[in-house]
Amino acid sequence: MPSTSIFPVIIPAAGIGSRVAAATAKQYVSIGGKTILEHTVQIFLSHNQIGKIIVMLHPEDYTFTTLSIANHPQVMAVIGGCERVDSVLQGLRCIVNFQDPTQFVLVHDAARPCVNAQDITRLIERCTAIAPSDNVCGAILACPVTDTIKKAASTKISSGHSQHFSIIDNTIERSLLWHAQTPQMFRMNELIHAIETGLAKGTKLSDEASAMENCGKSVLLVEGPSSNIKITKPSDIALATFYLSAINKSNK
Ligand SMILES: Nc1ccn([C@@H]2O[C@H](COP(=O)(O)OP(=O)(O)OP(=O)(O)O)[C@@H](O)[C@H]2O)c(=O)n1
Ligand SMILES: C[C@](O)(CO)[C@H](O)COP(=O)(O)O
Repeated sequence: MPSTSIFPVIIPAAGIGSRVAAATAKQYVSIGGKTILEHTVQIFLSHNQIGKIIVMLHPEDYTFTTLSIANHPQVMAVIGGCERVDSVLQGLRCIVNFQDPTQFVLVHDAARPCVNAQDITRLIERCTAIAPSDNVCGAILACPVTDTIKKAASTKISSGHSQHFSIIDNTIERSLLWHAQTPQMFRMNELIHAIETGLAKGTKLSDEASAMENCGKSVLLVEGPSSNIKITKPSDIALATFYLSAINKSNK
């Protein structure tokens, strides 16, 4: 398949951002005069291999329609579900009504506004270059772990008040560990099947790749930069502000 094909992207933005605990849901926190969701959607609007952008919204989202991106012809808003995986599934079920279900779709968190266009292009190139004989069903951006990683064990220390502490059980070999990022790219019909199968079994699915893994499929890791952070904690807002201003400067 030529890498100039056009792919839809689902942007899950139906969360409430409880861990950031801002005055608004985190996707509506403003950085440099634009909401986090606008930064994220804008990257995909500017990318020449992206077609429809399906933004998954919380049922009580009254902010999205006030943004100018809401009126863009490529952008479509759909109500999401209780968990991220439910929102992604709703988005997929919506796209297959108007796109070939055997085609690839990208899924990218609204909460990752610092992804850059070159990495999206690389992911698409690597994913569409997979041959059927490779037995790999799709690809995700991910970043190799660079820190020393400890596995914790819980212990009860009974000096004074009885309390639980974490102590080190062992040190994990890091050379095979990667941080999963988004975008993640799979064929729509295969992803729907994998998610539905996982949900039916009650498996926790924190990303699309885990649904595929649980179906016994192989997923390609495409190395992305550590700057593609997910805004999860309050301190991530300052980090995203730094990365977004660096991206804006390099685009000038
Ligand atoms: N029911 C949900 C929950 C999450 N998301 C989206 O999935 C992405 C990644 O999830 P996370 O960072 O966990 O976001 P929140 O659920 O909003 O955060 P928290 O867990 O702190 O409440 C976010 O863009 C979020 O809006 C979604 O579309 N639907
Ligand atoms: C998909 C994801 O962004 C990969 O890092 C992540 O799994 C989504 O949310 P989580 O709350 O960090 O699991």
